[in-house]
Amino acid sequence: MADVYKGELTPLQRHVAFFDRDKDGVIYPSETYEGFRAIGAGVSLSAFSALFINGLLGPKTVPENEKAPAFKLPIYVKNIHKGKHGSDSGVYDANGRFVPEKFEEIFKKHAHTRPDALTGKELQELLKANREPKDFKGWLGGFTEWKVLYSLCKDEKGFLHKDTVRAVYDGSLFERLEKERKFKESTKKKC
Ligand code: HEM
Repeated sequence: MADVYKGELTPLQRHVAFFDRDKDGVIYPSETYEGFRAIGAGVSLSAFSALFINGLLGPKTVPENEKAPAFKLPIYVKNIHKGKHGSDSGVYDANGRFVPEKFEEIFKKHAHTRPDALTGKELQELLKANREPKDFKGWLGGFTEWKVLYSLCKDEKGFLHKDTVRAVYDGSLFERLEKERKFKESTKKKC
C-alpha cells in the first residue's frame, strides 16, 4: 500500500482513491476505466472518461522529481489537489478539503423545486453560475463532472439528491454504487 494511504486522506483524495484499484498511489487510465465500469458506467463512457480525465488531469499531479513515463498518463493521488480546475463550486478548497458552507450554498441558491435535491435545469443553473469568464477548460471539467453524476445518480423523477452529492465529496458514493451494482447482478443471476 502506498504511503499516501498510511496517513489521513483529504476529502478530495478520498474522492479519487476508489479509482486507485491496486492502492499503489497512482491511478492509470486502465484503473479509471475499471472504476467507471465498477459503478455501472457503460464501455464508451468509461473509455472516454479514462482518456479524458487521465489525459487532462494526470500531468498536473506528477511530482517534479518523478521519472515515470508521462505517456502512461498517471494521476498521483497525493497531488490530486493540483488537478483542481476553475469554474468549480468551491466545495473543495485549494488543498482538497471540504468546505461545508460552499456545499450548503449549492442547495440554498439552486434547489428551487425542493430543498434537498436538484433538477436537471437547476444543475444547469449551477454550472452557469460557477463559470469564470473564458475558463473553457474549467467549464468543460465542471460540465462533465456534474453531468456524469446526474446521469448515473438521478432518481426516476429526475432529482439529484443532496445526500448523493454529499457522498461524492467524501468519496463514499463510488463504493456504494459498486456494492449496489454487485448486489443487483447477484440477484439477477439467482432469478
Ligand atoms: C463517475 C465518476 C466521477 C464523478 C461522477 C465525479 C464527480 C465530481 C463532482 C460532482 C465534483 C465536484 C465539482 C465541483 O465542486 O464543482 C468532482 C470534483 C473533482 N473530481 Fe470527480 N468525479 C468522478 C471521478 C473522478 C476521477 C476518476 C477523478 C480523478 C482521478 C476525479 C477528480 C476530481 C477532481 C480533481 C475534482 C476537484 C475539481 C475542483 O474542485 O476543481 N473525479 N468530481
